[in-house]
Amino acid sequence: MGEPAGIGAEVAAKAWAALREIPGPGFVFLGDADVFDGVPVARIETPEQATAAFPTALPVLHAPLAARPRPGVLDPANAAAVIASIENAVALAQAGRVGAVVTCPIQKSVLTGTGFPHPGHTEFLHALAPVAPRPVMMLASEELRVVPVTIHEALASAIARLTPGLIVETARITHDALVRDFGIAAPRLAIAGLNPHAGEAGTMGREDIEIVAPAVAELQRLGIDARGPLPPDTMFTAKARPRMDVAICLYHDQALIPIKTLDMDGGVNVTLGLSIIRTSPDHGTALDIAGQGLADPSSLLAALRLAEQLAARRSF
Ligand SMILES: NC(=O)c1ccc[n+]([C@@H]2O[C@H](COP(=O)([O-])OP(=O)(O)OC[C@H]3O[C@@H](n4cnc5c(N)ncnc54)[C@H](O)[C@@H]3O)[C@@H](O)[C@H]2O)c1
Ligand SMILES: N[C@H](C(=O)O)[C@H](O)COP(=O)(O)O
Repeated sequence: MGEPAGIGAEVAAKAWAALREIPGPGFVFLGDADVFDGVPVARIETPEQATAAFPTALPVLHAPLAARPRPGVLDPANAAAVIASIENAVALAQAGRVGAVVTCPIQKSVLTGTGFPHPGHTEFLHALAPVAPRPVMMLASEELRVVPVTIHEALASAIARLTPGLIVETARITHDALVRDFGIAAPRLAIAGLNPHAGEAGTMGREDIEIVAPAVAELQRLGIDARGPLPPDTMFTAKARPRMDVAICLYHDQALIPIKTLDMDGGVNVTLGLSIIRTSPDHGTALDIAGQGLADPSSLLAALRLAEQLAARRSF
């Protein structure tokens, strides 16, 4: 469902309209069926009923909101329902009743304001369905995959928390997921530096020498094809991108700026390190355009298609 005041329901309805008559991923919407205006909705009782309903109506497992949503206007009264829809989706995936969870964007600050302890889906999903010791957020598109080692935290604390062990652990979880879920036999990891010019031999900061380089050496010792620390300003160029399967970046925006700039419509957020498959569009709640019919469903469609591919691979 995602944030009820955002564009989640709109992109879900548009994705359903795009997918209903073609072979591809079907889905069931977990949330309030009454948020859909002018869209045929099938209130189903079980997720198993979604496939039959899908060609003619958007299947919904109805769970009413506490307050009728107003586009662009956040209402903490609906926070519990947003959280419950994520929990319910995960439970269905854990029970094998759906193949994957695809989340619509949440407004993190509203949930946090009600005492929700997780900074985003990534961390919450890991609390619900962990496999690896920590969750890893990957954004993937045709041209680029990126992983931030630190995720939803202030830049100063992200830098203070960087250690070789954190980089190695993140890179190993990423490597294993690329092998298992993406079918890449020997993934090539490009590890970003932190400072300008990756520290310019220590003259612009010592973290690249003291933290990043030892992590790269350890990954190489483990037999992983890792290179770095790479100067962050040039590692994403058109010539550099084909030389990597994933860029391991050190903080949120170092990873997400290049991919969202290159391919906002095709980018998909995938959580690694879970027992279930979870994807998401790469955009947020877009409160500024909610309710205006302007929301583009391309990234949600890409997230649905990637979820279908990952689920098919796991079911072999
Ligand atoms: N997966 C998630 O839950 C997720 C992902 C990203 C951001 N967020 C949250 O969303 C909220 C808003 O974040 P933001 O403003 O930084 O980013 P945003 O992606 O919501 O919006 C950035 C700009 O892109 C536009 N935009 C976004 N998606 C669009 C679409 N599908 N079609 C057309 N235009 C679109 C918006 O109108 C806005 O101008 C924050 O609370 C953030 O934490 C959640
Ligand atoms: N960091 C993500 C982004 O900017 O696209 C986004 O906030 C989603 O994070 P979760 O999937 O953890 O909610």
